[in-house]
Amino acid sequence: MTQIFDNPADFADEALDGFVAANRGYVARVDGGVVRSTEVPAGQVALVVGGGSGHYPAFAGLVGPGLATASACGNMFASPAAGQVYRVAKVANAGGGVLLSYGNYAGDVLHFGQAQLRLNAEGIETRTVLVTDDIASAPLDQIEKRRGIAGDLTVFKIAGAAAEAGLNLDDVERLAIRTNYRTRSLGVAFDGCTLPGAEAPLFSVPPGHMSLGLGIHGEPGISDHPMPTASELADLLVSKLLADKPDDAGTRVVAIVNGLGTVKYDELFLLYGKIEKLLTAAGLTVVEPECGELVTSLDMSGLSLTLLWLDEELEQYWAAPADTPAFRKGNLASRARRELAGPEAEEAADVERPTPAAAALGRLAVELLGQVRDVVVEHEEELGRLDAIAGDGDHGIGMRRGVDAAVAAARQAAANDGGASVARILTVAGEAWSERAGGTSGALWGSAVIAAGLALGNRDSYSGEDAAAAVTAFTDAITALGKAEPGDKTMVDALLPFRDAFLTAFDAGTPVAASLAAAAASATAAADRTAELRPLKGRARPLAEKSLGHPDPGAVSFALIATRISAHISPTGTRLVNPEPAEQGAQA
Ligand SMILES: Nc1ncnc2c1ncn2[C@@H]1O[C@H](COP(=O)(O)OP(=O)(O)O)[C@@H](O)[C@H]1O
Ligand SMILES: O=C(COP(=O)(O)O)[C@@H](O)CO
Repeated sequence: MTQIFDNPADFADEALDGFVAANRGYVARVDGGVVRSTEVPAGQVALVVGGGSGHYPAFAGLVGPGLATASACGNMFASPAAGQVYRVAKVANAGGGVLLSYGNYAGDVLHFGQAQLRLNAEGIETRTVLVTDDIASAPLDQIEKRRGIAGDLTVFKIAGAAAEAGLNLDDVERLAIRTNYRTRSLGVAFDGCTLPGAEAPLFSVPPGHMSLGLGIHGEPGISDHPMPTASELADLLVSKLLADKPDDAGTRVVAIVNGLGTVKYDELFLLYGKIEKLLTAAGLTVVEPECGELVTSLDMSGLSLTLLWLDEELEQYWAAPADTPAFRKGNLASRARRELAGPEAEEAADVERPTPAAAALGRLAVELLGQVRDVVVEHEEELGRLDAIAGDGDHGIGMRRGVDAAVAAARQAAANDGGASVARILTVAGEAWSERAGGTSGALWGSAVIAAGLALGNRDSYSGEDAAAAVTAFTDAITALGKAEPGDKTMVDALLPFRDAFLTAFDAGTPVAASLAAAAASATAAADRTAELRPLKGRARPLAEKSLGHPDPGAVSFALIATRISAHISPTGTRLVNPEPAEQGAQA
């Protein structure tokens, strides 16, 4: 149970503040995460790592000379937002380019990916290496689909050491890729973990059993097994990892026994001893192993074994010194403290002159966002429970965080003299949604809300055609960014039927409000049908069997929101296309 907090919603931020206070010689707080507080030699490649909070020492604890330059820190088990990654990387950049490295999770991929585009567009050369070490999450021939667990450490360590040695971005990237392809991990859990403020763990393991192939965000394991002895456990982990070794494996390996939260060090050491004997018996030489808590999952009772198959070059960088709050190796000359520039002032937004029609539609957008928040709050727990079946249980929390921020930002924009256009209202709302929620749904909802706003623009009048364009833009933003196909078991399986039903009804001459009602009904039925699907995208993919029989949480939340918006609009449907006070445009 995670029990030390004032307000669960502030847990990640306050924990990070305290971590920085306790480690000022290593790290400084910046908007979005932490960076080294010591000098970074000019021209050195900046290794920017990151992910959700709740995994300490990943990721902030691994910032320091010889390892990461900075870490973007998201909320509990939710990726940092694109803006956070961008701001952290800007501060970390020392003129040698940026390597972004993080575990392969949909939310991280979306947000870090957007930050990379922005950094490159500004002339800061930025590359990405995903960590995909978890052998339980996909077969070897689909290694790129595997998720990242304790193998984060080997990839970050070798990339960080290469950057410290002055290698250029091409070489640091090359070594990080090679390390990832030669790293394999497998984890087991004896009990689940509990998000701060939650009453129950995200999953539990039947008494006397162990769950094999767990995730590090409270995703349950792939299968449950009777609790083995330590020797049997060592044998299981070693044999499964050896069966998955790379083609050009060699005989020298790094072994990492990683505690996930509540397994005692004595137990980890006991297991490590047995693992090392098995590796030696298999003809392998274990090089500079690690045994301790390196990538955790709150208070999860569990552990993992990681093997990195070394070659000469990787061994050199694995053995190189590093000095971070949580990982120290060898000796590094001490570094001077550096003065960090404060965050760059945001450029003042252009002052817009909203048309009366766009301002009236903007007011309606604020009202509708309030409705969206209400329905998310009403269903927050249910969405969390649904997400915990095969995911990380944070869908309700994430949606709530996003929509709360969106409503606040929209209200603030609308409070300007003369109000704000619907384009501006939805743009600030979408930005705030993505920034505050992080995670997969934060990125997708944020960009979709912005896209709908841009489609509506700041016009003199609005017609039903504009509503249809907004529905299309909202849908296209999600499919373009998330790249999910129908049948992948994502929110797209409710979104596409929604769009199609809306456009079919509208094109046949049905008024906007009634088209919306038909679309919401179609989304609800489609969300229910996702229970029959196996997830092919997102967090739930490795746990396809567990997900069968339960609808996709993102599809369900989308359908709930569509239904609420439609119900709110129906009685006043004309306001959609004929907003007061401008009595112009087509009738709904
Ligand atoms: N590539 C994708 N495209 C569209 N929706 C997706 C995609 N991947 C996941 N999702 C949706 O995101 C939902 C989970 O959202 P959230 O809990 O925020 O994500 P995370 O898994 O990052 O914690 C899933 O139920 C699914 O509907
Ligand atoms: O939680 C993490 C990211 O997951 P998403 O939910 O996909 O945002 C992070 O801890 C893994 O690095």
